[in-house]
Amino acid sequence: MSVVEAEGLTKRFGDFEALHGISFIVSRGTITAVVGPNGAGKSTLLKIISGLINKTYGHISVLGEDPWKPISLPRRLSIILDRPFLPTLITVEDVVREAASEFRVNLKDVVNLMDELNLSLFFKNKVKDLSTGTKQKLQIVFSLLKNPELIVADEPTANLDVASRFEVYNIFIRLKEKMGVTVLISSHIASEVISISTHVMGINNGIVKYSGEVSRLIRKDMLEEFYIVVDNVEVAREALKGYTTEVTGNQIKVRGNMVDVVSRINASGARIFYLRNSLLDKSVQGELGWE
Ligand SMILES: Nc1ncnc2c1ncn2[C@@H]1O[C@H](COP(=O)(O)OP(=O)(O)OP(=O)(O)O)[C@@H](O)[C@H]1O
Repeated sequence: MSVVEAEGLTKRFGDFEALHGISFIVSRGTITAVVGPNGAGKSTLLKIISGLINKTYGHISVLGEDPWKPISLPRRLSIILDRPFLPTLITVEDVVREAASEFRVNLKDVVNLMDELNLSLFFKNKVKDLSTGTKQKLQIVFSLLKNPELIVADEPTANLDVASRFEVYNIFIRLKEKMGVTVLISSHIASEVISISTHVMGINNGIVKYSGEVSRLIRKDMLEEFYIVVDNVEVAREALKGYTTEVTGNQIKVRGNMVDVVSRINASGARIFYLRNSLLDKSVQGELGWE
C-alpha cells in the first residue's frame, strides 16, 4: 500500500521551476533515501510532502490526504529538519516533561528514546548550552513522540558525527521494523543513507532520475565495501573479527553491512572519525549526472 503518491508534481518559485512534473510512489514500511546534489529539489519535494509549502501543479497524496489541506496528517506525520527549533533557556528535563505531557506519552518512553541517542546525561543542562548535534538529537526525540506513521527527515544528520548519525538511523530502522513506520530521508552522503534504506530516489535538476528498491538498483558488493578512519585500529579490528578488513594506517577498508560494522565499533569504544563508500557515491553521482 502506498503512503505517498505523486503524479506530475511541479513546483515553481516565480519563474523558476524547481520540480518538473515528477511521479513516484512510496510504499508503507519502507525507508527511502532521497539523494541528489545541492539544489536538486530534495528539500522542495520533502516540504511539499510535509505540507510546509504547496505544489504548483500535479497530484500529491500523503497517507490519503492532500498535505496542503491536511485533516489527520499533523498527528500522523513527523517532520525532522536539519536545524533544531527548541526553547533554549530551560533545561532538557523541563523540555522533556513539557513534551511528554503535551503528547500524552509516558515520561519513561521519552527517557528510553533519549537513552538510545545517548542524551540522558544532558538532562540537567540548559538547551542553549548543548552542542548543535545534541540539540538536533533532542529535536529528533520530540519529532518522534507522537508515534508517527510517516517520518519525513530532511538532512536530519547534517550536524552529527558518525556515531550519532547511526544512532539516529538505528531508530529509524527499528521504527520501520517494529512499527511499520515509513521513512523518507535526504542526505548529501548518498552512500551512507542508501546503506540504511530499502529504497532510493535519485533527484537532479528537479527530475527523478531513478527510483526503486536498493537491492535492485545497487550491487551488493558495491553497497558493502567502504572505508572508515578510526582512532584505535587495533580495537576496531578486534571488533570486526569475522569481517574482511584491510588496514592502512588509521584507515580500515571493510566489506560488510555498514550498520552492523558501525555498531560493533561504537560498542568497542573505538571512535570513527570518517566513514565513506566512495565507489557507491561516485556511481550514484554518475547515474544522476551529479558533477
Ligand atoms: N523559496 C524559494 N524561492 C526560490 N527558489 C527556491 C526556493 N526554495 C528553493 N529554491 C530553488 O529550488 C531549487 C531546489 O532547491 P532545494 O532546496 O529543493 O534543493 P536541495 O536538493 O534540497 O538542495 P540542498 O541539498 O542544497 O538543500 C534550487 O535551485 C533552489 O535555489
